[in-house]
Amino acid sequence: MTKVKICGMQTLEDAQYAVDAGADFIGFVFAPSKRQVTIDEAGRILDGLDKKGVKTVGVFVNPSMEEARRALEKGLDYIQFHGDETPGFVENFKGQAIKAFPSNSEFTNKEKFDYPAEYILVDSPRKEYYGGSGSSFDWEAFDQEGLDRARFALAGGLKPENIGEAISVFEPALVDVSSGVESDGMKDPEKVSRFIKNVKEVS
Ligand SMILES: O=C(O)c1ccccc1N[C@@H]1O[C@H](COP(=O)(O)O)[C@@H](O)[C@H]1O
Repeated sequence: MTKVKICGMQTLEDAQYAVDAGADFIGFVFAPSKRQVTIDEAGRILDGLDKKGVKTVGVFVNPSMEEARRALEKGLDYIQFHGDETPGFVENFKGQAIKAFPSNSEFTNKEKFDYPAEYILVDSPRKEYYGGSGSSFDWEAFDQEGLDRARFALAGGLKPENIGEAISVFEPALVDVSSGVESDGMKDPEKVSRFIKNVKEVS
């Protein structure tokens, strides 16, 4: 079954809602973004959260080793590396790493999947920020040769209306959404629930 990550948590209410609605992962964005929170803010949310076994993820773009380690010390389960981090850097977080690439990355799929990460995520091309654009990429044009579906995570412009098709095109292990479950820049409970329900229905 495809797992779901709801990203861009900014309040305890958002995080608890996503957990209760059946998310498998929730994410906090520590990189420059309209959803950026500090590691301490995420820590305070985690302190109040009834996790129910849901995995928590800190999203960084080119962090220092100290920053990424501090996020894990605050209780996050995974670090999502959304920048230009090297395999050697990611190796330091083995067992707790998600490595993201833009869909127009020059890396081959083999090079991506050689990264020592639990999931290899493909997102839309970078815009103002390194992620969270709310735009999808051309799924049909994306070369799927060499994708390891058991470790493949899909992101970029996913929403309740297109997640069924996205899963049928890629059969990913994980789907990751931020913008597509928001209204007026805030997480929208109805969209969060509908996104998760639609994933579970097709996978
Ligand atoms: O969500 C963000 O704002 C963000 C900012 C910088 C790096 C990563 C970010 N989030 C990740 O972006 C993708 C796609 O998001 P969207 O659904 O298109 O808005 C996803 O992997 C988020 O984890």
